[in-house]
Amino acid sequence: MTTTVKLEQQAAEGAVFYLFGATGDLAKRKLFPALFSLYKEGKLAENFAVVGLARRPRTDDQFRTDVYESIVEFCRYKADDAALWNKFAEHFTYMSLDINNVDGFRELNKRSLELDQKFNIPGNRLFYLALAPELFGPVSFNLRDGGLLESGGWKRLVIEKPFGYDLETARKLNGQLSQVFKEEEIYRIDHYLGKEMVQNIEAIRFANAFFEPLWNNKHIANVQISLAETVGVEDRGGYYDKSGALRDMMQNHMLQMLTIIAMEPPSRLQPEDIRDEKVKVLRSLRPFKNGEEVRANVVRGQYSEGSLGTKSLTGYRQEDSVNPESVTETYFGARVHVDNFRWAGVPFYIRTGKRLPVKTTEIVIEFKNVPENVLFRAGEEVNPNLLVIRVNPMEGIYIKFNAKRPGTDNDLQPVAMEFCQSCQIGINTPEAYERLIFDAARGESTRFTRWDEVSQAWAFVDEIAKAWKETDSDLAFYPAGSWGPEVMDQILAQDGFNWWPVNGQDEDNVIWISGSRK
Ligand SMILES: NC(=O)C1=CN([C@@H]2O[C@H](COP(=O)(O)OP(=O)(O)OC[C@H]3O[C@@H](n4cnc5c(N)ncnc54)[C@H](OP(=O)(O)O)[C@@H]3O)[C@@H](O)[C@H]2O)C=CC1
Ligand SMILES: O=C1O[C@H](COP(=O)(O)O)[C@@H](O)[C@H](O)[C@H]1O
Repeated sequence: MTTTVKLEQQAAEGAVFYLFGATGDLAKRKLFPALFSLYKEGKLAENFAVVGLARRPRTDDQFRTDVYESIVEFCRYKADDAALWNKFAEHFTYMSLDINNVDGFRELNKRSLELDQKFNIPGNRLFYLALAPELFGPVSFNLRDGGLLESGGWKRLVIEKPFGYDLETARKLNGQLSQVFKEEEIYRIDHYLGKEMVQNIEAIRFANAFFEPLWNNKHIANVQISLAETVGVEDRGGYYDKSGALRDMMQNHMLQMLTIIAMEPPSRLQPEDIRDEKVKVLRSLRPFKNGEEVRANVVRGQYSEGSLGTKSLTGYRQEDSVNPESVTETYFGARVHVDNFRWAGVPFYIRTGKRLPVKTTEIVIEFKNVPENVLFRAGEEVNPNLLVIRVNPMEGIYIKFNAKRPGTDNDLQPVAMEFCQSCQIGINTPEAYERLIFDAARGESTRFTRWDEVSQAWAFVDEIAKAWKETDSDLAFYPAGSWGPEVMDQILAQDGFNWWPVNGQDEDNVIWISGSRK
């Protein structure tokens, strides 16, 4: 008998969605398309309204045109969606507002009451801040002072990263937000938590007798998490040069993936139970005690001129809005340990970088080998078993194991057995932002980061940043289009390991079995 567990997928309750930063890049590329997809799938109740907010003037019609263009460019829009689009567009309105002017918020409150009437909305408010973080505090205060929190329904604040620059600034920001919103009303986005395969990690771990009993230091040799990007800093040089890979990727996406891999099974699949387990992992991370420990375990790199295929690529210091003498890292690699009973002695190798050869996010679990290879190729090493979770952009899972090569010799053949989700379900997989907006609108907070997770992650990362301030002699340059500083490979080699190939590249002799039955 097979069992399918169906997760609750009810439509979100009616609400006014306030999109602060409605003329910005994130709204255009991610938020409008996500809202349209949700509408198309019937996940938005009919009684909703979206108010676009930013300083520049726009009429409602101009705003709807912006939304339409974004959906056509970034969404699965088809010609026969036209009727749906017309209905959807009726819910959109725009108001020019400066965050620093409370009168604008009073006017917004008046309009909101009209929208409640028009769309029969029970006073529910979802404030999405696609804004620079320094505006998060002022918006919250003006929402309160402008009367927007008095409508009687629920209130939720969705905020984008970065949540602070370090622990101190994050605390300050959190202090501001918590003067206005309760912790359970704050939804901190980490878009990696909205990715299908990151959500799948729990299913893989907790729903499979193959893996669950082996998920510990008796059977796992090491864990490798790679988040490689081919892009450089594009037009975000100003932001990135102050942030770097440590704050842009490690503090949030990388540590979040690590916690889900390493956490104990939660007692229930409830938001607080899951987040309790995740924060325990962050608390168990072995802190780097001093600069020497950081330099022995952490690698920072910056891309210099290079090439990818036939394309020549400029160095980071030559990018727009980047200091020509910048020491900001565009590559971060580390060996970290989770000091608890389950993971004692298992290194977690993490790497992320811009201008690497491929765009891919993958998690490799390398299992320990059988104790003695006495039967096959006696005396020789056999390939370890691997479980590979492909997060992005290809989604899927594969396991690598050894089988007997057909013939009279007792020889081994590595086999990779794959479930390629992208090949089978492909384009129908919902986008991360779609899931996260849907979750926020229905009050499901599991895939958002809680304050104790964020602060614990900052505490870990701050130690690294502090050591980096002492000296930048360890900054290694790598040619754009390469795999980053070689010194990271040496860290794995010290432990007798190597990075496993990512992005489906593998040794020639592996037999691939890819699930393609529909
Ligand atoms: N873009 C992306 O892919 C990602 C972005 N983020 C985060 O999302 C947030 C937004 O990013 P992004 O869209 O790229 O930023 P943009 O710079 O493209 O947009 C910023 C928006 O803020 C508005 N704005 C700025 N100042 C004010 C003000 N005083 N009053 C009212 N509105 C204001 C701007 O509109 P106007 O000028 O008309 O006022 C614009 O709509 C940032 O925190 C970023 O770090 C996170 C992950 C990915
Ligand atoms: O948050 C961020 O993530 C993107 C990478 O996200 P992905 O979903 O494309 O893997 C990264 O490019 C950006 O610098 C960072 O701010």
